[in-house]
Amino acid sequence: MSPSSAAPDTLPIITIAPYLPTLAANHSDTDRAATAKALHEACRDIGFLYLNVDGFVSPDEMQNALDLAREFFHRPQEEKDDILLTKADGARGYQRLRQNVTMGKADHHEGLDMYAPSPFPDTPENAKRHLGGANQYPVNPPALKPLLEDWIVKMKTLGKAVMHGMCDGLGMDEKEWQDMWAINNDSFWSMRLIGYPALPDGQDGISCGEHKDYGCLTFLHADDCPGALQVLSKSGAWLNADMVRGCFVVNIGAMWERWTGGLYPATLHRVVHRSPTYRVSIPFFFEPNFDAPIDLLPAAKRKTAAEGRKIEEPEGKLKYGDYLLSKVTSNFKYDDDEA
Ligand SMILES: N=C(N)NCCCC[C@H](N)C(=O)O
Ligand SMILES: O=C(O)CCC(=O)C(=O)O
Ligand SMILES: [Fe+2]
Repeated sequence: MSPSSAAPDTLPIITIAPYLPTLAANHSDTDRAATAKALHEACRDIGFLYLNVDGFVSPDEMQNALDLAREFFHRPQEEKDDILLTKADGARGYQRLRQNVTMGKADHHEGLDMYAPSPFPDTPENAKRHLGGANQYPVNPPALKPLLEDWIVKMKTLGKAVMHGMCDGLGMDEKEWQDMWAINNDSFWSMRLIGYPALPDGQDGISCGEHKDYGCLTFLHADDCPGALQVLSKSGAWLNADMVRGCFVVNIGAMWERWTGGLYPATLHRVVHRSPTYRVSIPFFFEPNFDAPIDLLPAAKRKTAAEGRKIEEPEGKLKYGDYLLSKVTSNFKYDDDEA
């Protein structure tokens, strides 16, 4: 089977099986090389792709995740407010409709954010500091928390597989891959459940404003609502990234853009959900370690030169956690939380 084929809306479909520990035995080195090459081309040319996860995440699991997340959003407002992000560290927890802000504008969605365990020492002061607290999981529906816990384990495995495929695709040797993995092996992952009511009639609003994701890789699973998720192509046109059965939508975050000096762009995307259904999405963000330094990769320099492209030297020094904190502290409107 060819590892990459055209999807109706032009994002490639790539199978990750050759890089997954439980499925790799059925695949040859040629399959692995083909996946690595397809990842390289997709990351370079659009920064978005469909990842086929057949045999790793079952269709039932995928449907169940959306159904349980939807049940949570349909619980009474007071119950959701019990886990507002202001009740923890201002970052972990539930956000009301329009509490998220992108480019100065309220987003027409509600959400629940979770992160890897606190990167700071466990003191009472740190528990109130952004990202220093503990996750707040919904009590209802009871099956949601265990499902999310399983999901996190699986997405971390998927993250390692795609990172390895990308590093091969970039032409890293084994030592370079080991060094790269050493700054990603304790991923400061995050996960959101997002609920999108339809945009109010006639409103020229936006469900989630255009943005780049922050870290390495996003694994997005969502209800199939044609036209809702849109991706900015290099030609300047917004492409629809509609869901494909058995696949995650995967995109590159800002850290990959910096690691590769722009060879792998973190592509702008947005959500405009106009149809009357309530749309649910579950992005999982596979990120570098909290204190990972993000510097230009020699492999990216070689590859960029080999392909006759121009490199953008990243400015200054950057650690992933500092970048994330700068985003988290400006993402929410807190003033009406306790109204
Ligand atoms: N971790 C990620 N990517 N979350 C996406 C948040 C949507 C954009 C955000 N309000 C912003 O302005 O960045
Ligand atoms: O809901 C979606 O389809 C995308 C959400 C998104 O881009 C994000 O949370 O970063
Ligand atoms: Fe995003």
